Amino acid sequence: MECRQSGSTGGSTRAHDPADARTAALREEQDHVSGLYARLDTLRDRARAAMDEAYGRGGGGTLQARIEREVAAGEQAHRFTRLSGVERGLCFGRIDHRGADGSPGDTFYIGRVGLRDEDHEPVLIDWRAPAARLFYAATPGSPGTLLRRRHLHTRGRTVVGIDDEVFDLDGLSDTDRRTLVGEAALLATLRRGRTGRMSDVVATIQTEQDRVIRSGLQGVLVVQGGPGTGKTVAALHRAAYLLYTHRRTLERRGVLVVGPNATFLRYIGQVLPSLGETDVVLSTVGGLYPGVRATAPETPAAAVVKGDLRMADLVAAAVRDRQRAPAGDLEVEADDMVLRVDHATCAHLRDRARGLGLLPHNVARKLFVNELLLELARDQARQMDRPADAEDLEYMRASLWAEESVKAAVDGLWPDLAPQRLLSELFADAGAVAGAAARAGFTEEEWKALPRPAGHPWTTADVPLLDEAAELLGEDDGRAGAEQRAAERRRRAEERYAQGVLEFTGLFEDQMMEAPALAERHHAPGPELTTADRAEADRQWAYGHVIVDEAQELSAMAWRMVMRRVPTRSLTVVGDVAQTGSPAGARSWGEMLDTYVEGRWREERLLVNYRTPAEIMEVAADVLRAVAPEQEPPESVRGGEAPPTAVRMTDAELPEGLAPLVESELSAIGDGRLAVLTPDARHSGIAALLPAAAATTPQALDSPAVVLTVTQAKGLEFDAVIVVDPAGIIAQSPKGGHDLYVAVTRATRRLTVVYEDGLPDVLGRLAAPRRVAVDGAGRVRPREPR
Ligand SMILES: Nc1ncnc2c1ncn2[C@@H]1O[C@H](COP(=O)(O)OP(=O)(O)OP(=O)(O)O)[C@@H](O)[C@H]1O
Repeated sequence: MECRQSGSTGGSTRAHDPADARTAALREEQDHVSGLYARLDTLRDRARAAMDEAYGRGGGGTLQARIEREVAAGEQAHRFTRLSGVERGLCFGRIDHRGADGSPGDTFYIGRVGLRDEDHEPVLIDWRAPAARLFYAATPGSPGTLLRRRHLHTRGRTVVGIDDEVFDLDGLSDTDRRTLVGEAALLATLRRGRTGRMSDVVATIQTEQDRVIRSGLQGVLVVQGGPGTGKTVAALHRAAYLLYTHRRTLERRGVLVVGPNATFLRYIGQVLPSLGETDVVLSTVGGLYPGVRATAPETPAAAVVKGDLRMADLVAAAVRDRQRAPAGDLEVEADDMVLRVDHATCAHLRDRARGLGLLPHNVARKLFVNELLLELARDQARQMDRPADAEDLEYMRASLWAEESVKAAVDGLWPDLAPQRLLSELFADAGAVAGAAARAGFTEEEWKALPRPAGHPWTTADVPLLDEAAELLGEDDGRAGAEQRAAERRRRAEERYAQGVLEFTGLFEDQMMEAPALAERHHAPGPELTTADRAEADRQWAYGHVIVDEAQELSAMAWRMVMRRVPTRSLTVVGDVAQTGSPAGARSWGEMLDTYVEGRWREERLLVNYRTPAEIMEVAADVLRAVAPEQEPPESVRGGEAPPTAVRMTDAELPEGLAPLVESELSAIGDGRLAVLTPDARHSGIAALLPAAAATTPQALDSPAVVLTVTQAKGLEFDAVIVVDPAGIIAQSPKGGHDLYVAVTRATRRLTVVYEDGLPDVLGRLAAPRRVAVDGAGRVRPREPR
């Protein structure tokens, strides 16, 4: 059996009054927690002293001495940083095991980091370690060897509360049994006001989430779940878990987290650092091509076409179109002569260069250029009427290449192309688009969405196309790129050397330091580059693991780009196909993933909604039934909030009416955050009515109220949400109904819908709002707690 209790129990106390027992238990836990903090202070002081000592020894000595010193200092610095990051909520749990004969067995305390005492005995278990597993995985039906799981609530270094789940009453002492009262740590956490930044949930991870977090590194794991089921938070804890468990692999190759937009990245940005992990690259799809910032909006029609896998053929066709033979013979003026190469020879040279083992365009160009110059040199020799041996021809070829007219003629036939140039010139030329699109199998109706004026800024949908072009063209990012690659090669060589030193000195076996870190520290001529820095700057970086959040939004072309970043196919794909807003996004996971890992991806489903109260989820479920009847809405864990409401306001009334509505909602939520969600086309108009909430940067999440489009609000949550013009949201795209589903599931406490002409049918329930029955703790109905 399982029973919950709040307050405290104390195994050793003799108290009979529950209040006394609670006080005694709190005191007991406080003593333990104070001991842990004292240990933390000691270890931190030691790390700091050791670091100072290592750096204080000066820069002299042999290379080996310097390396050893760097190893020691680096290790201590890392340790010091890690120990400093776990001050808040150092210890948050305790598990009591049953002993072999049924009597109380071992007790372990669970925390953000593992600590050992002076005798090397563990006094605090890292939440990611196998010994902590039951803290998250035990359920009443399957408690393993646990008698009890206890959550410790701390403020600063003080224990302010205890929350127990007891799995085996018989195994507990009399005192333990008498003091059972219940309050779930989870519900307390969920009731807190939002801050505009996601927090870690390490103390209250649920069993179904724990399965996601601790799933193996290999292969593709899909985490499908409705809004608020903790997909994002579980995926981020998974990143921390994988880095802990597979540190050797992942620290070198890095972990990439892909999110839907910059606001979202800021929203989740503090979770990993709070778990002690900083070496993770966070990026949007639009940010995955180094040097390009995709900012411009895309029309739905163009987004659909650009996201289609046939675009790979279109880009390939566009590259081939830039490998030309002249219409007639090639004629070039150089050295006061008109040099000539006939059409058939030019076409032959082009076909040969194309056919050479599918070399990228810019690499094959070198061959084409050399051969064409040779033909020009031969013609020059012929016209000068002088026999030329190989050496002469070589000389003539080099001097021809110095002629601007020759360069221009060659560029006209086979230009040196950067991806940006290829695509911007392509899209600015409707004829070129038509030709390439026809060969890729697009209809006119489809490709008509692509042409646009020269100089148009990049969109997110362009980025996978740039990546595709970069693959086909070969690296051509000029001197900076070449230098970067040379630096990377140097770094690898240094790493190999450092590995040798570590093995030689025995430090490698002690696992005191990894070769890459040593190589970096030893070299370090300027600011040190972390794995994350290097990975972010390198388009061809192969990550050790990639997590894609809101993955339903990625187009097939975006998947093609992401898959290039992770050749080992070690991925966590997190999303909800019922929330797909992008017209180029996924309708099913197989549709996107089978191309790369057919039948080899595994799926975990999250079914409990931790965000949206039941009153609001009822409304959302109506919307879901209309847009994706095959999908089940997640079950809300919480209720008892104000029923959602609908307010009629004409466009003429909005300027007068919206600001007071925002004010009254803000006062209803106290310190929390509010969002006004609008159709794309009405965003700037509504933002103009609410200047204090109109900021468009990701920092806007810091202010009490913010106006966002539904796309911008993807993945975010707010205490109160005002959805303006639901009919406009539905009508804005073929996926408008899905957008409305996203919009109404962003609120943690209060939802108001502002409409002009009649509520859309799917929101009919708002006409007769009702309360949902909840128990005393705010739970919707009794359910298995884990
Ligand atoms: N185990 C947990 N303990 C405490 N809070 C939790 C837990 N799981 C989820 N939450 C909270 O529930 C909220 C929703 O989580 P999250 O944003 O990860 O959901 P999601 O499934 O990604 O939602 P969406 O699909 O709408 O983006 C967050 O505030 C998160 O902190």
